[in-house]
Amino acid sequence: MACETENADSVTFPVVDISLLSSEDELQKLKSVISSCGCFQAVGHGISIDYLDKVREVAQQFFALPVEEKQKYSRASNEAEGYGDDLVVNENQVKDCCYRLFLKVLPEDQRRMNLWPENPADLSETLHEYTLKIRSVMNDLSKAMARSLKLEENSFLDQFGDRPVLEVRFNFYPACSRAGVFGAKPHLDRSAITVLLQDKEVEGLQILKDGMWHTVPIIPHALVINLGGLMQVMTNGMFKSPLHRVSTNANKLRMSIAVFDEPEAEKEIGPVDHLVSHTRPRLYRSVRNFAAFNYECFQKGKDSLEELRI
Ligand SMILES: O=C(O)CCC(=O)C(=O)O
Ligand SMILES: [Fe+2]
Repeated sequence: MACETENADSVTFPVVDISLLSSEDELQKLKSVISSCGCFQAVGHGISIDYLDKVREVAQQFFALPVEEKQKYSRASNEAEGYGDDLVVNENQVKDCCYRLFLKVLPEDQRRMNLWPENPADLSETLHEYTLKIRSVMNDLSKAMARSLKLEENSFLDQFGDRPVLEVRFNFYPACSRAGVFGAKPHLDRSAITVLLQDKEVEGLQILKDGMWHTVPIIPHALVINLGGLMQVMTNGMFKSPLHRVSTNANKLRMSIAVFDEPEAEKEIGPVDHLVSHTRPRLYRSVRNFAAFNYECFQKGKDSLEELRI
């Protein structure tokens, strides 16, 4: 982060039509975008805007419930799953201005249904259905990303095992005018691919590219695709996992819904063999449970990918 500037700037942000990834032109565009910045807006994903609005609506309805109702789903103090505000891990920490509901959705038999809100009544079903749609978008993207590097298309998916994990984080950022506070501090995602549904009206997400923070503009029908640290590891650094953060807004609340993929527990993830050569030596050691490792590094102010560097 040494070279970052404090000015977030809204430049043209890449948009990829993922319905066109069977064409070599769009595939090369995808490759170029994720090799340089690791983040883009996906259109052509096949999920209607009405459906995306429905997902936004159930999330909004949950966050609008009285505090006591939401607290029925509170996470335990040392756990990530459930509802709560920023987890406090050290006494000097400035808490993010954010409430989150974090749930594991897949594999289905690992769901902790006592943490799944019963109100609004259609939240669980919507979440189940939405994440299946997102899983399919992620799988198609993962295959296209592999093809763009001339790899067998299941090269990344195979590493994740037969029972990969899918998690969702509903983020709710109240209006906040405290100086020096973020909605979410700069971080790298734990996933290979994160699919983010942004608020339709309020911007906030910023991506670090070439030492500058760039605001991701709002396109209501698009899904923001953000590569997590695992994709940078698997591609031996060919694709980038961007550092990103969420700014606060003094007047307006904001909401977002992030879906993360993770490998089956205990799977070791490393660079794909075909991407390691004499001219491109192996950059990263293999890692188990990257999510926990990434979080531990984040707490200590370290860059998890630098820590994995050989
Ligand atoms: O709210 C956003 O736009 C981003 C959220 C995020 O980065 C995350 O949940 O990991
Ligand atoms: Fe993130």
